[in-house]
Amino acid sequence: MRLGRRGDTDYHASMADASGLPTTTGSPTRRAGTIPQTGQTHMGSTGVATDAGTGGGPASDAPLVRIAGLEKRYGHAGDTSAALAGVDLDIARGEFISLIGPSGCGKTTLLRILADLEAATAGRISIDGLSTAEARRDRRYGYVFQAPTLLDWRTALGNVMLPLRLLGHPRAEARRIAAEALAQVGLAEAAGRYPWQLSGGQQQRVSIARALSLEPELLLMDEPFGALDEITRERMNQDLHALWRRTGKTVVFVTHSIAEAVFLSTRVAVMRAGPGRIARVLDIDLPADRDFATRDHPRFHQLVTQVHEGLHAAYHA
Ligand SMILES: Nc1ncnc2c1ncn2[C@@H]1O[C@H](COP(=O)(O)OP(=O)(O)OP(=O)(O)O)[C@@H](O)[C@H]1O
Repeated sequence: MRLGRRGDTDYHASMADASGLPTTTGSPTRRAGTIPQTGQTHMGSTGVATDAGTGGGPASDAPLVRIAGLEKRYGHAGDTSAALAGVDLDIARGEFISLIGPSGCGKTTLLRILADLEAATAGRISIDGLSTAEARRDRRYGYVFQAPTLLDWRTALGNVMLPLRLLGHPRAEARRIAAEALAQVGLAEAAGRYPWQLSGGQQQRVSIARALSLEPELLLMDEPFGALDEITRERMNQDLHALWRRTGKTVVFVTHSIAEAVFLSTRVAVMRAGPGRIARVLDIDLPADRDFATRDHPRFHQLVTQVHEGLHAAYHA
């Protein structure tokens, strides 16, 4: 989705959607523990590392996300088709889980249901004990789309500030929070640039900053690096991994890239189509610290092969 110039109401609603915000403004409460201040100039540079898979200290042992018996049918009475059926998945706090699978197996649908952008037909989902609607109202997640969804007539800073302003943060405070979030993704110096003055990777960093600025516990990312060249994508992977380690967010990440899924994740869920379901979940037992050398690790290649085999089986199931 790319936002064009539209009426205020329209694009504010869309911006709210794009940021995982409720479409009505709420009180400008900001959860404690603001975006970590590390003073780094790069999204993946320094910062306080946390143990892989546990992030910044779980508030409880219960899974953050619980999905049980999820079913989604599109269409109207008498003419429906199943996009998802029998999806069961628990996601621990601080986990980085990737969803991979054939085109049309329901990865985006699953993400959109988690974000309350789509209603499930049957099944149960909870996010930290809340329904998806409650989690959305309480801004428990940030959503990063495949396309950056930035407003062309707002600077990077202005784009990140917008959802904060919609939530009622005073201008100066929204500016400070947005500047912090941009620094987190290594874009402090590009705050005054417009989207058309930024590369695709930089635009996606702004989208990530916008999602982070609301301090969600959960980040939902739908193939955010799919449009980037291979080298930029690897760099973004490296930086996202460092960001995840530093912040301890729980991330659900949709991708078509096996290498990306293995590099980033603590677990990879392989899905199959017809209707969409989870075929296999693999633990990614790579060392917690991952960098460019990780891709040369023998275990990395073994895991890539395992996911590849799982995908092959999913395609031919
Ligand atoms: N709004 C909709 N109305 C009707 N059918 C839909 C709608 N959105 C998705 N579908 C169908 O649901 C199924 C799952 O789609 P979805 O986009 O979730 O798959 P995906 O795994 O994300 O695909 P891709 O990898 O190509 O992005 C597909 O068969 C798709 O055609």
